[in-house]
Amino acid sequence: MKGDLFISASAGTGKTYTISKRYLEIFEEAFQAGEEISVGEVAAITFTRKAAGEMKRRIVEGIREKTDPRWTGLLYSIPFAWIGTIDSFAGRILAENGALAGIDPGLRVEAAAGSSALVRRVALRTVWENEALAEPILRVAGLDDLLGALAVGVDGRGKVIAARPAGAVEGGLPLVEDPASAASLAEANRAFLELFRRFDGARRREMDRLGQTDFLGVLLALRDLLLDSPALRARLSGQFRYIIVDEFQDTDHLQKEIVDLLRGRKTRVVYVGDAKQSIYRFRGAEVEVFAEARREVEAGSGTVLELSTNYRSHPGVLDFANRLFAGIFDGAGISGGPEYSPVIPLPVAGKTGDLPRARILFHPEDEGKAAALFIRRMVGREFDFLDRKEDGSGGVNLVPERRKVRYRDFALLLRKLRGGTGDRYAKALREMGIPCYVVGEAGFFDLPEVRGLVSILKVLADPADDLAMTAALLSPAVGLDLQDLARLKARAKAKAIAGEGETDPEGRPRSPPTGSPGAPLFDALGGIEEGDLSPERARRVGRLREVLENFADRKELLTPSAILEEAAELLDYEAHLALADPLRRRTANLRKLMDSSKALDGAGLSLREVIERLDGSGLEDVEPASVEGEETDAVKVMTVHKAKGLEFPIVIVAETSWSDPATPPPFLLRRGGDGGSGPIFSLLPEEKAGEGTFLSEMAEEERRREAEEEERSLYVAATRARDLLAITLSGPKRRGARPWRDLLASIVSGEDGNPEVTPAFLGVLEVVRAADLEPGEDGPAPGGEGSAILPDLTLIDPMEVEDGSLRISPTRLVDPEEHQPFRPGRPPLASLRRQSWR
Ligand SMILES: Nc1ncnc2c1ncn2[C@@H]1O[C@H](COP(=O)(O)OP(=O)(O)OP(=O)(O)O)[C@@H](O)[C@H]1O
Repeated sequence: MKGDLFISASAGTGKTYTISKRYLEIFEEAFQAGEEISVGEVAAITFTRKAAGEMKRRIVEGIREKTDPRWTGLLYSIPFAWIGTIDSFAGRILAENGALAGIDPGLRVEAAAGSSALVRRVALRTVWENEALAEPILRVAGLDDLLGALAVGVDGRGKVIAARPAGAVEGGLPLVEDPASAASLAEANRAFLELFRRFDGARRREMDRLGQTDFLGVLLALRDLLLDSPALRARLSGQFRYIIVDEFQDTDHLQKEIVDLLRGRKTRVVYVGDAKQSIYRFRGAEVEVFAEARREVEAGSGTVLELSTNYRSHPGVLDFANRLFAGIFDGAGISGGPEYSPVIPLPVAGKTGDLPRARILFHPEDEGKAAALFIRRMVGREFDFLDRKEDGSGGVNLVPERRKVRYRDFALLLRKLRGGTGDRYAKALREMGIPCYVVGEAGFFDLPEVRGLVSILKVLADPADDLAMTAALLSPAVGLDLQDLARLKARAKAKAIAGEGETDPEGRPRSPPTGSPGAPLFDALGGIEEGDLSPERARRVGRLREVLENFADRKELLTPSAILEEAAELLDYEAHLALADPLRRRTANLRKLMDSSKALDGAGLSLREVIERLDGSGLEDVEPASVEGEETDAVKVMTVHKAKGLEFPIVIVAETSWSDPATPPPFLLRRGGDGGSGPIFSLLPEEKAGEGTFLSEMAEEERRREAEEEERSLYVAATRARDLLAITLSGPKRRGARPWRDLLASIVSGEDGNPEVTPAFLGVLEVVRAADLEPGEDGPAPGGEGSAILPDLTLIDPMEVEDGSLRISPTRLVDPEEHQPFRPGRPPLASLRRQSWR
């Protein structure tokens, strides 16, 4: 290969497969030419750690097939290979060379701008410590919106710092029609920018204190190091012969700049991606960078490769996808959107039934129900799945494999899990006896159930730590909301003024710290009055107070795990969590926290040190407790983002009528392409702006960009299916429904009551109506008799393991006749069984 390589190809065409192969070919070519080559000379940058792991696995498999001893040497050096995400890549270079720039080699790189727990904590503190600044903002927006906007600001990669304050007039257009609003908006904007500056400073200091840097921080540090140190740059750019970047459509200018700085005269860069799959705009991805790289490669002596054979999906799935997406991607659009070229299926050796391979699952109101009925109908039936087999002459065929459908063949993909959408679908499935689990998004220490208990420990260590108290009160341990909290804060303020509450729980006199807006929240706990909180919440606050008092004078005598155990027990935490947690995921996480804290017991750490450890500094990677694994026979519910790069036999794209109550956002944030034009925050709801104003124009552009992102997310979702693709649909379009629904308008008509496949999709798409899947009054549902186990994962029971502790087993399904595990609010067994077996 000469020059750079640009591989642009649709989903399922073997991009990831090709890169792993390419990696091996690089060594093969060098070995054959008798050249020395080491893993240090080839960098492969992947998008997620999971993808890096998968790539290493494939490479190791490839090497094992070789017999030449030079490959054995390579095998042993694979652990040192440069295969990983861009931030781990940058982190490694900094760790190895950072001393030059005075960078701490022990620096920990966090995936995000600090954990979201950290961001939220610092945001809250900033707002409270800067009440005067926050006030004009809170006059036009809610506290939640403000906290959200601060967080969005850091997700926007800090560019906000360079923002110019939005005045009343911008670019010749008025900001809003009404001058009074314009004035208050301008004031709020100015205040917000200052508040953000303080917040971002505090966030950086907090991360520094914890020895962390963030994703952006590490990339900026590397770029600056390369710019400031020509010697290092010369050495590194001589080091890499190849730089391969996967998922390049989700990159941004800064990452491209780093690749450019690292390349030497002899370096070849391989860009791989699919502009149709760029779905990380919210995190700063700039799909335009992909197009620019392509132009660069074309203009140089490089090669542009388009892959068009799809190795993933049944021809029937592809036939449908080709028609749908040819209509959606037309090469137009504001970001110079991609054009669709149809993919070609692999040949199928033999005949497959079960056509067509694309289905619309229709229910007049409830998409969850449509999905559940369909899954129930399918499971246990014989179905033609496809396997890939080499055809003997270097090609690959799809070979039918007839077998029964299992729950784990299904992945149900949602645009967002936010706002309980995931739980809503899980509930719809479970109500029909379908085992399922929601693949989580948050890191372990961000989980509310975990954060709650750790915060309680913090309050114990320092009762005046209002932030920890806030987190504890908002966590499921107590369950207050922001309004409750505001009332408590008002009480604390009143107490401070009245001069009460001068002692802390240990009897020491205490006055509110200077500049603090009131007495610590702790003091307010005892002074709650009727009407402040609902009786249940007041009761739980009372419990928390008892717990804190109970430990006040014993905390140094107990081990941290003993405190956690006892606190959980006093709060009746496990049972409380179990109420809304039929899968016992939360309780499993609680156990995991207990186990981690036990591991720290022997280390002789102080309570504060234990808290630092448990607070998640550097532990963000910890996964939530795994209640189930890939092998569990259950339907997976997950977001499109989580499903990226993955594939499943049967995919149900659900919540197509999803609407987002948070849109239009009260905060409008615009990021300039390469930092040129700074972002502008608007704190007024967009509808107040009026037509022809600057704000409304910005909103319109934002909407168009969002709409394009929606097209791409639908594409990613639909292209995960191997054997069957189903899309749910419900009645008439709702207000505020997002673009997915419109994008599907070309495939069915008359969806309000009786949807029909449009002529263009006849033969490749079938409408499955929920009404036809509802079991009749008598007799079992068709296909239902096939399932061999009682299909209800809610019956999973903790199981005792050798050390006497209770664990949750992924596979242990309890026989309902013999065993009745504790589950508050569970329906009587008889009705449950009827539901499941009908
Ligand atoms: N040449 C090949 N021979 C056999 N199987 C292949 C080949 N190329 C790809 N595959 C298989 O086809 C599937 C899709 O490949 P891969 O995941 O590499 O595609 P991709 O282009 O990265 O997809 P996406 O963009 O959707 O992530 C995988 O299961 C992969 O193992």
